[in-house]
Amino acid sequence: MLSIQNLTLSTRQPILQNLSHQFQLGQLYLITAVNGSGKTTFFRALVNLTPIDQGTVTFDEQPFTQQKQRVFYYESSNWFDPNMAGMDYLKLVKQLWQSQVNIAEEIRYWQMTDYIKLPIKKYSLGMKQKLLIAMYIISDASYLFMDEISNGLDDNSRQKLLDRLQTLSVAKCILLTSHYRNEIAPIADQILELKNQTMAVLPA
Ligand SMILES: Nc1ncnc2c1ncn2[C@@H]1O[C@H](COP(=O)(O)OP(=O)(O)OP(=O)(O)O)[C@@H](O)[C@H]1O
Repeated sequence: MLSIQNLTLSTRQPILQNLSHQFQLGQLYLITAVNGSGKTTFFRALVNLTPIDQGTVTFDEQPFTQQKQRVFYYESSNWFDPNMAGMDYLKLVKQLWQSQVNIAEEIRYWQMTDYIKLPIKKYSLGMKQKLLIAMYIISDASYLFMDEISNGLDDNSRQKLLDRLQTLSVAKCILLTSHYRNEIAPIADQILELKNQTMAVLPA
């Protein structure tokens, strides 16, 4: 369980004030909010990429520093090194997260065979996004924090993503932000809205 206790968080503006919430394994959470309200900052705070003002964040009662391998967060496909190949990233994730997931099967599932060995500077937005999704799956981490993961995907790939998320969420705790609430809502166990420095649970 990801447990957040009395979390207060700010950037140049307040993001969260005294938030307490528990996110369970085996559940998929959709977090919605208007632009700039702090979804990405919230994810960064969960994995120590940005300092929190107050409060605690624990993964199965331990701090992130002791549970790193059980968590996967890669903020955006914008951060890929354009000179590396997608395959480099997939191998790196498999090695660092000591995962048993089969890379070749993911490449086939996401139809990346033709380009996975090319440098990422040759990829379209959708191609990069599929690589990012495959990295999440290959990590096999228990806690997956996905920020606007369906951006740039065509209809077929969006459906594949929804199918995989539904399967993955049986055993994992997935927190997913999206501006396309209606698309994700049918597979979400809980919908939260980040607003007024808190997260309110919305009717599913
Ligand atoms: N490194 C930073 N330094 C200062 N302010 C920041 C920093 N990163 C984000 N902010 C500010 O914090 C607020 C929240 O930004 P964040 O990127 O978390 O929002 P978001 O909800 O993910 O937005 P979007 O839906 O547009 O992706 C914004 O006002 C932003 O300008």
